[in-house]
Amino acid sequence: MDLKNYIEIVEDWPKPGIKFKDITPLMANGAAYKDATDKIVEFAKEKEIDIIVGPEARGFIIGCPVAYAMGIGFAPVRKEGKLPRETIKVQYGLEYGKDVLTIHKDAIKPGQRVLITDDLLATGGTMDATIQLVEQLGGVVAGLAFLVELTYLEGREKLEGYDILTLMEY
Ligand SMILES: O=P(O)(O)OC[C@H]1O[C@H](OP(=O)(O)OP(=O)(O)O)[C@H](O)[C@@H]1O
Ligand SMILES: Nc1ncnc2[nH]cnc12
Repeated sequence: MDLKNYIEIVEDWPKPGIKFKDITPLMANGAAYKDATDKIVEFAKEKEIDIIVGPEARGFIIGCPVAYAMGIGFAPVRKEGKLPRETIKVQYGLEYGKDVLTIHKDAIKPGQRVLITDDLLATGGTMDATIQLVEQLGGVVAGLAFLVELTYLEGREKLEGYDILTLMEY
């Protein structure tokens, strides 16, 4: 299945010069969403993952069906001020701005093998920050999975040493 048929490219959104890769047509198509999820599940099984972590908001869309299919848990990473209990936090840069990400302090048990999921790898800032949060809690980042990689932004270079699955490249 060619998943690129289900990605819409929106020029100059949310800012001039950005070619936004809209994954909502993929999510809206049951067969495409299942195909993408199944491919990530296969990768996660090879890595003997204990728990999935995904950053708000689109990381949830990718990670939660994988966690459900594997019968394992999902821990959300959220923007500052959204998680109700004790958190740790890290600041990061984006293709179009900067922000702070947080995770509950008890979300990951030391030694747990973690797969981090997101829809898209751009500069790698979000994933780098999410990795820092997981590792600060003692988690082992066993893999990173994305639907889309923007190779021209070289985010992969920021994530050297980690095992990365991407289903589509632009
Ligand atoms: O590799 P990077 O340069 O960090 O960019 C990729 C991130 O940017 C987008 O999220 P965004 O922060 O726009 O949040 P959203 O998922 O809540 O829309 C996307 O879903 C990734 O998480
Ligand atoms: N070009 C892009 N398309 C969709 N999501 C993004 N997140 C960061 N850059 C993006």
